[in-house]
Amino acid sequence: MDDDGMRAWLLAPDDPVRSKVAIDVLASRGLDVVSTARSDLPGVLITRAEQCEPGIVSELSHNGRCRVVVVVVGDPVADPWELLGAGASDVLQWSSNGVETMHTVAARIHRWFQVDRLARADPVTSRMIGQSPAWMSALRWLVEVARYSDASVLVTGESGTGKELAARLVHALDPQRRKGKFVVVDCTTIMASLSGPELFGHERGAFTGAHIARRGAFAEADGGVLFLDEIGELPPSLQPELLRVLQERTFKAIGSQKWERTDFRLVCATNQDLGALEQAGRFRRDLLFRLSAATVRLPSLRERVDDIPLLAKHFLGQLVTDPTPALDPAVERLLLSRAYPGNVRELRQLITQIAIRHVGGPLITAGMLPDEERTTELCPLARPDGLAESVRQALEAGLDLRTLKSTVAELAVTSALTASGGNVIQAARRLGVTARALQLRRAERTRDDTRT
Ligand SMILES: Nc1ncnc2c1ncn2[C@@H]1O[C@H](COP(=O)(O)OP(=O)(O)OP(=O)(O)O)[C@@H](O)[C@H]1O
Repeated sequence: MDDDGMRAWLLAPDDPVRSKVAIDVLASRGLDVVSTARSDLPGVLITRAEQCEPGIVSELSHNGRCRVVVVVVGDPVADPWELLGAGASDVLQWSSNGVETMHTVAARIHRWFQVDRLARADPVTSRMIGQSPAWMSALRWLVEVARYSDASVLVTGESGTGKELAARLVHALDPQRRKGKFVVVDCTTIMASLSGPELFGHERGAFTGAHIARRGAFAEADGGVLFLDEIGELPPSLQPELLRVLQERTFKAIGSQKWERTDFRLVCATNQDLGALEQAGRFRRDLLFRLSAATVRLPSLRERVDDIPLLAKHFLGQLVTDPTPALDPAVERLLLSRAYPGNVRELRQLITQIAIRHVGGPLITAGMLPDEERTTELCPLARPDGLAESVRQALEAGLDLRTLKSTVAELAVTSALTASGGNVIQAARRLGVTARALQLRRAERTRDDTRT
Protein backbone atom coordinates (compact mmCIF):
# COMPACT_ATOMS: atom_id res chain seq x y z
CA MET A 1 0.00 0.00 0.00
CA ASP A 2 1.42 3.39 -0.76
CA ASP A 3 0.83 6.28 1.58
CA ASP A 4 -0.83 8.63 -0.88
CA GLY A 5 -3.10 6.11 -2.46
CA MET A 6 -5.06 4.53 0.35
CA ARG A 7 -6.80 2.29 -2.07
CA ALA A 8 -9.49 -0.25 -1.58
CA TRP A 9 -10.73 -2.43 -4.37
CA LEU A 10 -14.42 -2.99 -4.38
CA LEU A 11 -15.52 -6.18 -6.00
CA ALA A 12 -19.23 -5.73 -6.47
CA PRO A 13 -19.97 -5.59 -10.19
CA ASP A 14 -23.60 -6.65 -9.90
CA ASP A 15 -24.54 -4.46 -7.00
CA PRO A 16 -24.54 -0.80 -8.09
CA VAL A 17 -26.65 0.47 -5.18
CA ARG A 18 -24.49 -0.99 -2.43
CA SER A 19 -21.33 -0.13 -4.36
CA LYS A 20 -22.36 3.52 -4.37
CA VAL A 21 -22.92 3.50 -0.60
CA ALA A 22 -19.55 1.86 -0.12
CA ILE A 23 -17.69 4.24 -2.42
CA ASP A 24 -19.37 7.32 -0.92
CA VAL A 25 -18.57 6.35 2.67
CA LEU A 26 -14.98 5.27 1.90
CA ALA A 27 -14.36 8.43 -0.16
CA SER A 28 -15.74 10.59 2.68
CA ARG A 29 -13.06 8.99 4.88
CA GLY A 30 -10.28 9.81 2.43
CA LEU A 31 -10.04 6.38 0.84
CA ASP A 32 -9.62 5.91 -2.86
CA VAL A 33 -11.73 3.10 -4.27
CA VAL A 34 -11.05 1.31 -7.50
CA SER A 35 -13.82 -0.87 -8.75
CA THR A 36 -12.11 -2.96 -11.39
CA ALA A 37 -9.30 -5.43 -11.01
CA ARG A 38 -5.88 -4.03 -11.80
CA SER A 39 -2.61 -5.79 -12.14
CA ASP A 40 -1.20 -4.27 -8.93
CA LEU A 41 -3.03 -5.43 -5.85
CA PRO A 42 -4.55 -2.67 -3.79
CA GLY A 43 -4.22 -2.73 -0.02
CA VAL A 44 -7.72 -3.97 0.67
CA LEU A 45 -10.23 -5.97 -1.30
CA ILE A 46 -13.85 -5.56 -0.25
CA THR A 47 -16.01 -8.30 -1.60
CA ARG A 48 -19.40 -9.85 -1.07
CA ALA A 49 -19.49 -13.28 0.49
CA GLU A 50 -21.07 -14.89 -2.58
CA GLN A 51 -18.26 -13.62 -4.73
CA CYS A 52 -15.39 -15.13 -2.83
CA GLU A 53 -14.30 -18.63 -2.03
CA PRO A 54 -11.89 -19.55 0.76
CA GLY A 55 -9.32 -20.62 -1.86
CA ILE A 56 -9.31 -17.17 -3.47
CA VAL A 57 -9.16 -15.43 -0.07
CA SER A 58 -6.23 -17.61 0.87
CA GLU A 59 -4.35 -16.81 -2.33
CA LEU A 60 -4.97 -13.07 -2.12
CA SER A 61 -4.15 -12.74 1.54
CA HIS A 62 -1.08 -15.03 1.48
CA ASN A 63 1.79 -13.35 3.35
CA GLY A 64 -0.24 -10.17 3.67
CA ARG A 65 -0.34 -9.46 -0.07
CA CYS A 66 -3.78 -7.92 0.30
CA ARG A 67 -6.29 -7.66 3.12
CA VAL A 68 -9.67 -9.12 2.30
CA VAL A 69 -12.89 -7.82 3.88
CA VAL A 70 -15.96 -9.94 3.24
CA VAL A 71 -19.34 -8.24 3.44
CA VAL A 72 -22.35 -10.46 3.99
CA VAL A 73 -25.64 -9.23 2.59
CA GLY A 74 -28.82 -10.99 3.77
CA ASP A 75 -28.49 -14.34 5.49
CA PRO A 76 -25.31 -14.75 7.52
CA VAL A 77 -22.70 -17.05 5.96
CA ALA A 78 -22.85 -20.57 7.33
CA ASP A 79 -19.21 -20.59 8.39
CA PRO A 80 -17.46 -17.22 8.76
CA TRP A 81 -14.54 -19.03 10.43
CA GLU A 82 -13.81 -20.78 7.17
CA LEU A 83 -13.20 -17.39 5.52
CA LEU A 84 -11.29 -16.02 8.49
CA GLY A 85 -9.24 -19.21 8.65
CA ALA A 86 -8.43 -18.79 4.95
CA GLY A 87 -7.00 -15.36 5.72
CA ALA A 88 -9.91 -12.90 5.46
CA SER A 89 -9.19 -9.90 7.69
CA ASP A 90 -12.84 -9.39 8.58
CA VAL A 91 -16.30 -10.76 7.82
CA LEU A 92 -19.01 -8.14 8.37
CA GLN A 93 -22.77 -8.18 8.07
CA TRP A 94 -24.19 -5.42 5.83
CA SER A 95 -26.31 -3.26 8.16
CA SER A 96 -29.71 -1.97 6.98
CA ASN A 97 -28.46 0.82 4.70
CA GLY A 98 -24.82 -0.17 4.79
CA VAL A 99 -23.49 3.21 5.95
CA GLU A 100 -22.55 1.97 9.41
CA THR A 101 -20.91 -1.13 7.98
CA MET A 102 -18.81 0.91 5.58
CA HIS A 103 -17.72 3.29 8.35
CA THR A 104 -16.52 0.26 10.29
CA VAL A 105 -14.64 -0.94 7.20
CA ALA A 106 -13.14 2.54 6.67
CA ALA A 107 -11.95 2.66 10.30
CA ARG A 108 -10.35 -0.76 9.92
CA ILE A 109 -8.61 0.29 6.70
CA HIS A 110 -7.21 3.42 8.34
CA ARG A 111 -5.85 1.29 11.16
CA TRP A 112 -4.16 -1.05 8.69
CA PHE A 113 -2.50 1.85 6.93
CA GLN A 114 -1.14 3.11 10.22
CA VAL A 115 0.12 -0.37 11.07
CA ASP A 116 1.82 -0.68 7.69
CA ARG A 117 3.45 2.69 8.06
CA LEU A 118 4.75 1.74 11.52
CA ALA A 119 5.98 -1.64 10.30
CA ARG A 120 7.83 -0.06 7.39
CA ALA A 121 9.27 3.12 8.71
CA ASP A 122 9.14 3.50 12.48
CA PRO A 123 12.53 3.84 14.24
CA VAL A 124 11.48 1.13 16.69
CA THR A 125 10.37 -1.43 14.11
CA SER A 126 13.37 -0.70 11.90
CA ARG A 127 15.49 -2.50 14.50
CA MET A 128 13.89 -5.66 13.26
CA ILE A 129 15.41 -6.23 9.87
CA GLY A 130 13.56 -7.85 7.01
CA GLN A 131 11.49 -7.06 3.96
CA SER A 132 10.36 -10.46 2.75
CA PRO A 133 6.59 -11.01 2.55
CA ALA A 134 6.67 -13.66 5.30
CA TRP A 135 8.53 -11.32 7.62
CA MET A 136 6.44 -8.24 6.84
CA SER A 137 3.25 -10.17 7.40
CA ALA A 138 4.41 -11.27 10.88
CA LEU A 139 5.73 -7.79 11.69
CA ARG A 140 2.49 -6.08 10.69
CA TRP A 141 0.50 -8.38 12.96
CA LEU A 142 2.96 -7.81 15.79
CA VAL A 143 2.67 -4.03 15.39
CA GLU A 144 -1.13 -4.17 15.31
CA VAL A 145 -1.29 -6.29 18.44
CA ALA A 146 1.34 -4.25 20.29
CA ARG A 147 0.02 -0.81 19.49
CA TYR A 148 -3.72 -1.29 19.39
CA SER A 149 -4.48 -3.81 22.11
CA ASP A 150 -3.48 -4.57 25.66
CA ALA A 151 -3.85 -8.32 25.21
CA SER A 152 -1.26 -10.86 26.29
CA VAL A 153 0.95 -11.82 23.38
CA LEU A 154 2.36 -15.24 22.64
CA VAL A 155 5.34 -15.14 20.28
CA THR A 156 6.14 -18.48 18.67
CA GLY A 157 8.89 -19.52 16.30
CA GLU A 158 12.02 -21.62 16.11
CA SER A 159 15.04 -20.79 18.20
CA GLY A 160 16.85 -17.64 17.06
CA THR A 161 13.99 -16.22 14.99
CA GLY A 162 13.83 -13.02 17.04
CA LYS A 163 11.19 -13.78 19.67
CA GLU A 164 12.84 -11.75 22.40
CA LEU A 165 13.34 -8.89 19.97
CA ALA A 166 9.62 -9.11 19.16
CA ALA A 167 8.75 -8.98 22.86
CA ARG A 168 10.87 -5.85 23.24
CA LEU A 169 9.03 -4.37 20.31
CA VAL A 170 5.69 -4.91 22.07
CA HIS A 171 7.07 -2.96 25.01
CA ALA A 172 8.44 -0.15 22.82
CA LEU A 173 5.25 0.20 20.78
CA ASP A 174 2.72 0.03 23.61
CA PRO A 175 1.99 3.69 24.38
CA GLN A 176 1.19 2.94 28.05
CA ARG A 177 3.55 0.11 28.92
CA ARG A 178 6.68 1.62 27.45
CA LYS A 179 6.72 4.00 30.42
CA GLY A 180 7.31 0.99 32.67
CA LYS A 181 10.08 -1.61 32.67
CA PHE A 182 10.68 -4.57 30.39
CA VAL A 183 11.30 -7.47 32.74
CA VAL A 184 12.60 -10.80 31.42
CA VAL A 185 12.24 -14.16 33.13
CA ASP A 186 13.59 -17.28 31.44
CA CYS A 187 11.23 -20.03 32.59
CA THR A 188 13.93 -22.69 32.13
CA THR A 189 15.71 -21.15 35.13
CA ILE A 190 12.69 -21.35 37.45
CA MET A 191 13.23 -24.19 39.89
CA ALA A 192 10.23 -26.49 40.11
CA SER A 193 11.15 -27.26 43.72
CA LEU A 194 10.67 -23.63 44.83
CA SER A 195 7.46 -21.69 44.59
CA GLY A 196 8.72 -19.18 42.04
CA PRO A 197 10.72 -16.54 43.95
CA GLU A 198 11.87 -15.14 40.56
CA LEU A 199 8.24 -14.24 39.86
CA PHE A 200 6.79 -13.53 43.30
CA GLY A 201 9.79 -12.18 45.15
CA HIS A 202 10.39 -13.20 48.74
CA GLU A 203 10.74 -11.97 52.28
CA ARG A 204 13.97 -12.30 54.21
CA GLY A 205 14.27 -15.84 55.59
CA ALA A 206 11.33 -17.13 53.52
CA PHE A 207 13.39 -20.21 52.59
CA THR A 208 16.91 -21.50 53.10
CA GLY A 209 19.32 -19.08 51.45
CA ALA A 210 16.89 -16.13 51.39
CA HIS A 211 19.23 -13.88 53.37
CA ILE A 212 17.63 -10.68 52.14
CA ALA A 213 14.18 -9.77 50.89
CA ARG A 214 13.94 -9.51 47.09
CA ARG A 215 11.34 -8.11 44.71
CA GLY A 216 10.16 -10.49 42.05
CA ALA A 217 9.26 -10.01 38.40
CA PHE A 218 5.54 -9.42 39.11
CA ALA A 219 6.40 -6.38 41.21
CA GLU A 220 9.19 -5.16 38.92
CA ALA A 221 7.01 -5.31 35.82
CA ASP A 222 4.20 -3.24 37.37
CA GLY A 223 3.23 -0.65 34.76
CA GLY A 224 5.41 -2.29 32.11
CA VAL A 225 5.85 -5.58 30.29
CA LEU A 226 6.70 -8.96 31.77
CA PHE A 227 8.38 -11.24 29.24
CA LEU A 228 8.27 -14.93 30.10
CA ASP A 229 10.71 -16.66 27.77
CA GLU A 230 10.36 -20.42 27.12
CA ILE A 231 6.91 -20.39 28.70
CA GLY A 232 6.47 -24.11 27.88
CA GLU A 233 9.02 -24.78 30.64
CA LEU A 234 7.00 -23.05 33.37
CA PRO A 235 6.74 -25.68 36.13
CA PRO A 236 3.20 -27.12 36.35
CA SER A 237 2.99 -26.08 40.01
CA LEU A 238 3.32 -22.42 39.00
CA GLN A 239 0.84 -22.48 36.12
CA PRO A 240 -2.30 -21.99 38.24
CA GLU A 241 -0.45 -19.31 40.22
CA LEU A 242 0.36 -17.34 37.09
CA LEU A 243 -3.23 -17.65 35.88
CA ARG A 244 -4.45 -16.33 39.20
CA VAL A 245 -2.12 -13.32 39.05
CA LEU A 246 -3.28 -12.56 35.52
CA GLN A 247 -6.91 -12.71 36.56
CA GLU A 248 -6.75 -10.98 39.95
CA ARG A 249 -3.73 -8.74 39.31
CA THR A 250 -2.60 -9.37 42.88
CA PHE A 251 0.08 -11.59 44.41
CA LYS A 252 1.87 -12.27 47.68
CA ALA A 253 5.66 -12.42 47.90
CA ILE A 254 6.89 -15.71 49.36
CA GLY A 255 6.85 -15.50 53.13
CA SER A 256 4.66 -12.38 53.09
CA GLN A 257 1.07 -12.05 54.27
CA LYS A 258 0.43 -8.90 52.28
CA TRP A 259 -1.35 -8.85 48.94
CA GLU A 260 0.29 -6.53 46.42
CA ARG A 261 -1.27 -5.14 43.29
CA THR A 262 0.48 -5.34 39.94
CA ASP A 263 -0.52 -4.32 36.46
CA PHE A 264 1.70 -5.55 33.68
CA ARG A 265 1.28 -6.64 30.11
CA LEU A 266 2.37 -10.22 29.58
CA VAL A 267 4.37 -11.36 26.57
CA CYS A 268 5.44 -15.01 26.38
CA ALA A 269 7.65 -16.83 23.92
CA THR A 270 8.11 -20.45 23.05
CA ASN A 271 9.59 -22.65 20.37
CA GLN A 272 7.48 -25.56 21.56
CA ASP A 273 4.01 -26.57 20.46
CA LEU A 274 1.97 -25.51 23.50
CA GLY A 275 -1.11 -27.24 22.10
CA ALA A 276 0.80 -30.54 22.13
CA LEU A 277 2.03 -29.84 25.69
CA GLU A 278 -1.55 -29.19 26.71
CA GLN A 279 -2.66 -32.48 25.10
CA ALA A 280 0.11 -34.27 26.97
CA GLY A 281 -1.15 -32.77 30.23
CA ARG A 282 1.97 -30.64 30.72
CA PHE A 283 0.37 -27.25 30.16
CA ARG A 284 -2.92 -25.96 31.55
CA ARG A 285 -5.56 -25.38 28.96
CA ASP A 286 -7.06 -22.31 30.70
CA LEU A 287 -3.62 -20.71 30.95
CA LEU A 288 -2.93 -21.48 27.31
CA PHE A 289 -6.16 -19.70 26.31
CA ARG A 290 -5.25 -16.75 28.45
CA LEU A 291 -1.71 -16.44 27.08
CA SER A 292 -2.53 -16.88 23.45
CA ALA A 293 -5.05 -14.04 23.14
CA ALA A 294 -2.82 -12.79 20.34
CA THR A 295 -0.33 -15.22 18.85
CA VAL A 296 2.42 -13.96 16.59
CA ARG A 297 4.38 -16.60 14.71
CA LEU A 298 7.81 -15.53 13.53
CA PRO A 299 9.00 -17.22 10.33
CA SER A 300 12.20 -19.25 10.24
CA LEU A 301 15.08 -17.99 8.12
CA ARG A 302 14.22 -20.74 5.60
CA GLU A 303 10.91 -18.99 5.00
CA ARG A 304 12.62 -15.63 4.45
CA VAL A 305 15.78 -16.45 2.51
CA ASP A 306 15.41 -13.13 0.63
CA ASP A 307 16.21 -11.34 3.90
CA ILE A 308 19.59 -13.05 4.38
CA PRO A 309 21.73 -10.49 2.48
CA LEU A 310 19.91 -7.65 4.21
CA LEU A 311 20.43 -9.16 7.66
CA ALA A 312 24.05 -10.00 6.86
CA LYS A 313 24.78 -6.43 5.78
CA HIS A 314 22.99 -5.10 8.86
CA PHE A 315 25.09 -7.23 11.23
CA LEU A 316 28.27 -6.43 9.32
CA GLY A 317 27.43 -2.72 9.57
CA GLN A 318 27.18 -3.09 13.35
CA LEU A 319 30.57 -4.76 13.55
CA VAL A 320 32.70 -3.04 10.90
CA THR A 321 32.31 0.66 10.25
CA ASP A 322 34.08 3.34 8.25
CA PRO A 323 33.41 1.99 5.73
CA THR A 324 31.38 -1.21 6.03
CA PRO A 325 32.77 -3.67 3.47
CA ALA A 326 30.53 -5.15 0.79
CA LEU A 327 29.99 -8.89 0.39
CA ASP A 328 31.77 -10.59 -2.47
CA PRO A 329 29.19 -12.44 -4.65
CA ALA A 330 30.75 -15.82 -3.71
CA VAL A 331 30.24 -15.03 -0.03
CA GLU A 332 26.69 -13.89 -0.63
CA ARG A 333 26.06 -17.13 -2.55
CA LEU A 334 27.33 -19.16 0.36
CA LEU A 335 25.20 -17.22 2.83
CA LEU A 336 22.15 -17.86 0.68
CA SER A 337 22.79 -21.54 0.09
CA ARG A 338 23.67 -22.81 3.54
CA ALA A 339 21.19 -23.99 6.17
CA TYR A 340 20.56 -22.06 9.39
CA PRO A 341 19.09 -24.37 12.04
CA GLY A 342 19.78 -21.57 14.54
CA ASN A 343 18.06 -19.01 12.30
CA VAL A 344 18.98 -15.32 12.59
CA ARG A 345 21.18 -15.94 15.64
CA GLU A 346 23.29 -18.38 13.62
CA LEU A 347 23.60 -15.90 10.76
CA ARG A 348 24.65 -13.23 13.20
CA GLN A 349 27.31 -15.50 14.72
CA LEU A 350 28.65 -16.36 11.28
CA ILE A 351 28.91 -12.67 10.34
CA THR A 352 30.73 -12.02 13.62
CA GLN A 353 33.27 -14.73 12.74
CA ILE A 354 33.72 -13.20 9.30
CA ALA A 355 34.11 -9.68 10.72
CA ILE A 356 36.92 -10.91 13.01
CA ARG A 357 38.82 -12.15 9.96
CA HIS A 358 38.36 -8.89 8.06
CA VAL A 359 41.48 -6.77 8.41
CA GLY A 360 40.44 -3.85 6.23
CA GLY A 361 39.53 -3.40 2.59
CA PRO A 362 36.28 -2.78 0.82
CA LEU A 363 35.24 -6.41 0.32
CA ILE A 364 34.43 -9.49 2.40
CA THR A 365 35.95 -12.30 0.33
CA ALA A 366 35.63 -16.10 0.56
CA GLY A 367 39.06 -16.21 2.23
CA MET A 368 37.57 -14.49 5.27
CA LEU A 369 35.09 -17.29 5.82
CA PRO A 370 35.70 -19.64 8.74
CA ASP A 371 37.37 -22.89 7.59
CA GLU A 372 34.30 -25.09 7.91
CA GLU A 373 32.30 -22.63 5.81
CA ARG A 374 34.98 -22.50 3.13
CA THR A 375 34.74 -26.26 2.75
CA THR A 376 31.04 -25.91 2.06
CA GLU A 377 31.64 -23.11 -0.39
CA LEU A 378 34.48 -24.78 -2.23
CA CYS A 379 33.20 -28.34 -2.20
CA PRO A 380 30.40 -28.63 -4.72
CA LEU A 381 28.92 -31.58 -2.81
CA ALA A 382 26.69 -29.33 -0.79
CA ARG A 383 25.41 -27.39 -3.74
CA PRO A 384 22.27 -28.73 -5.36
CA ASP A 385 23.75 -28.19 -8.84
CA GLY A 386 27.16 -29.61 -7.91
CA LEU A 387 28.75 -33.00 -7.44
CA ALA A 388 25.67 -34.53 -5.83
CA GLU A 389 23.69 -33.90 -9.00
CA SER A 390 26.48 -35.28 -11.23
CA VAL A 391 26.65 -38.42 -9.09
CA ARG A 392 22.91 -38.84 -9.29
CA GLN A 393 23.03 -38.58 -13.07
CA ALA A 394 26.00 -40.97 -13.31
CA LEU A 395 24.19 -43.58 -11.19
CA GLU A 396 21.13 -43.19 -13.34
CA ALA A 397 23.31 -43.75 -16.41
CA GLY A 398 24.44 -47.08 -14.89
CA LEU A 399 27.91 -46.32 -13.43
CA ASP A 400 28.81 -48.44 -10.38
CA LEU A 401 30.42 -47.22 -7.16
CA ARG A 402 33.93 -48.43 -8.09
CA THR A 403 33.96 -46.55 -11.36
CA LEU A 404 32.49 -43.47 -9.71
CA LYS A 405 35.12 -43.48 -6.97
CA SER A 406 38.05 -43.81 -9.34
CA THR A 407 36.63 -41.15 -11.67
CA VAL A 408 36.31 -38.64 -8.84
CA ALA A 409 39.78 -39.53 -7.51
CA GLU A 410 41.27 -39.07 -10.97
CA LEU A 411 39.56 -35.68 -11.29
CA ALA A 412 40.99 -34.61 -7.94
CA VAL A 413 44.52 -35.73 -8.94
CA THR A 414 44.34 -33.95 -12.28
CA SER A 415 43.03 -30.73 -10.68
CA ALA A 416 45.70 -30.77 -7.98
CA LEU A 417 48.47 -31.33 -10.52
CA THR A 418 47.12 -28.59 -12.77
CA ALA A 419 46.83 -26.18 -9.83
CA SER A 420 50.42 -26.90 -8.76
CA GLY A 421 51.77 -26.58 -12.30
CA GLY A 422 52.69 -30.30 -12.36
CA ASN A 423 54.65 -30.17 -9.07
CA VAL A 424 53.98 -33.61 -7.56
CA ILE A 425 55.05 -32.65 -4.02
CA GLN A 426 52.73 -29.65 -3.89
CA ALA A 427 49.88 -31.59 -5.49
CA ALA A 428 50.31 -34.44 -3.01
CA ARG A 429 50.20 -31.98 -0.12
CA ARG A 430 47.02 -30.51 -1.51
CA LEU A 431 45.49 -33.97 -1.84
CA GLY A 432 46.58 -35.04 1.63
CA VAL A 433 48.66 -38.00 0.39
CA THR A 434 52.39 -38.66 0.21
CA ALA A 435 54.29 -37.76 -2.96
CA ARG A 436 55.26 -41.43 -3.29
CA ALA A 437 51.62 -42.54 -3.19
CA LEU A 438 50.77 -40.00 -5.84
CA GLN A 439 53.65 -41.11 -8.04
CA LEU A 440 52.64 -44.76 -7.69
CA ARG A 441 49.06 -43.91 -8.54
CA ARG A 442 50.15 -42.03 -11.67
CA ALA A 443 52.43 -44.88 -12.73
CA GLU A 444 49.58 -47.37 -12.28
CA ARG A 445 47.28 -45.17 -14.25
CA THR A 446 49.75 -44.87 -17.12
CA ARG A 447 50.12 -48.67 -17.13
CA ASP A 448 46.35 -49.13 -17.31
CA ASP A 449 46.10 -46.58 -20.10
CA THR A 450 48.79 -48.29 -22.20
CA ARG A 451 47.08 -51.69 -21.72
CA THR A 452 43.73 -50.48 -23.04
N1 LIG B 1 14.67 -9.49 12.33
C1 LIG B 1 15.81 -9.31 13.01
N2 LIG B 1 16.54 -8.21 12.79
C2 LIG B 1 17.71 -8.02 13.44
N3 LIG B 1 18.20 -8.88 14.34
C3 LIG B 1 17.52 -9.99 14.62
C4 LIG B 1 16.27 -10.26 13.96
N4 LIG B 1 15.80 -11.43 14.44
C5 LIG B 1 16.69 -11.87 15.33
N5 LIG B 1 17.73 -11.02 15.44
C6 LIG B 1 18.92 -11.18 16.29
O1 LIG B 1 19.16 -12.60 16.39
C7 LIG B 1 19.51 -12.96 17.72
C8 LIG B 1 18.50 -13.94 18.29
O2 LIG B 1 17.27 -13.26 18.49
P1 LIG B 1 16.33 -13.57 19.75
O3 LIG B 1 17.13 -13.83 20.97
O4 LIG B 1 15.30 -12.52 19.81
O5 LIG B 1 15.72 -14.97 19.24
P2 LIG B 1 14.74 -15.97 20.02
O6 LIG B 1 13.76 -16.43 19.01
O7 LIG B 1 14.23 -15.31 21.26
O8 LIG B 1 15.73 -17.16 20.37
P3 LIG B 1 15.53 -18.34 21.48
O9 LIG B 1 14.30 -19.12 21.12
O10 LIG B 1 16.76 -19.19 21.28
O11 LIG B 1 15.46 -17.68 22.81
C9 LIG B 1 19.60 -11.65 18.50
O12 LIG B 1 20.93 -11.21 18.46
C10 LIG B 1 18.69 -10.71 17.73
O13 LIG B 1 19.08 -9.39 17.91
